[in-house]
Amino acid sequence: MSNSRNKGLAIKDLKVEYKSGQLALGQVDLSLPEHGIYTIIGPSGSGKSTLLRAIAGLLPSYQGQILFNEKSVHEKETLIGLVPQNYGLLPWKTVHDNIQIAMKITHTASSSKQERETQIKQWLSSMGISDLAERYPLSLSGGQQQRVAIARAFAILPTILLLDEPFSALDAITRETLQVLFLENWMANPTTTLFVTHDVEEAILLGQKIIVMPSNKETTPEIIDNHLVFHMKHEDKRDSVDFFEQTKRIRKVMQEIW
Ligand SMILES: Nc1ncnc2c1ncn2[C@@H]1O[C@H](COP(=O)(O)OP(=O)(O)OP(=O)(O)O)[C@@H](O)[C@H]1O
Repeated sequence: MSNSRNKGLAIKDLKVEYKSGQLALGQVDLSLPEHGIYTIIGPSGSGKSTLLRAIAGLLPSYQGQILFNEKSVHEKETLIGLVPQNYGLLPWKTVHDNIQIAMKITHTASSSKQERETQIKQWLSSMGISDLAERYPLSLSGGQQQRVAIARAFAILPTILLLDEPFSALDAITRETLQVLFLENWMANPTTTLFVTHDVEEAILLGQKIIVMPSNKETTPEIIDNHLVFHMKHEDKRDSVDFFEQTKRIRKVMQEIW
């Protein structure tokens, strides 16, 4: 019988080889509770995107098991929202229609048009992009496209949310603003979330645990608890002793396994 310990995402003995026969992702064993958010950092090529792709069902094959609440993650009832590195927006659809079509495909949209429009407005407003609704993705800056992609991912109310460096290529201030917006949205809709970043500070600011991927595919990832920092008020995190200590701890692990 299922109990709360088995709830959430369970990744067991996951290994991925692409056609070339080269190992893209070494052995990953990981469990993430329902309503948990973990961040992932790792050197380039360590398999972070491959891990997200395997969970999202975008790989033709892998070894091991990926389960959500003890069932294959690829069952219909598990809805996965992915924000890929290139945002994945449809260039021929407006911002509004990008969100609307995702809601339609995933059957998240309410039956009434008015309710659906209210939901779209709410998601656009929550990411601070209400004024961009009728624009096309290619007319937007990278940061604006990232906001749209995140609004769309939240709007489908996914069971699992996967984000692949969603705030890369943003200036430091915009990045900090988006981190706060993202966390507020996540707190209001705490879906099971994996968030890949190259930024150690971002990993500490956003994750309940931090997964540090090794460069050697034969070594298993290091998983670092981050509850102390996670539960602080966001504005207090950066200046806290715990944040400083955590940064030191993670840098040490990086030196050992990168
Ligand atoms: N489609 C593919 N075919 C063959 N090999 C691939 C493919 N995609 C990725 N790889 C290889 O798999 C390994 C892991 O790649 P992946 O993109 O998952 O790394 P990453 O940690 O996300 O890197 P980055 O931080 O640079 O985005 C790399 O060695 C990469 O060259």
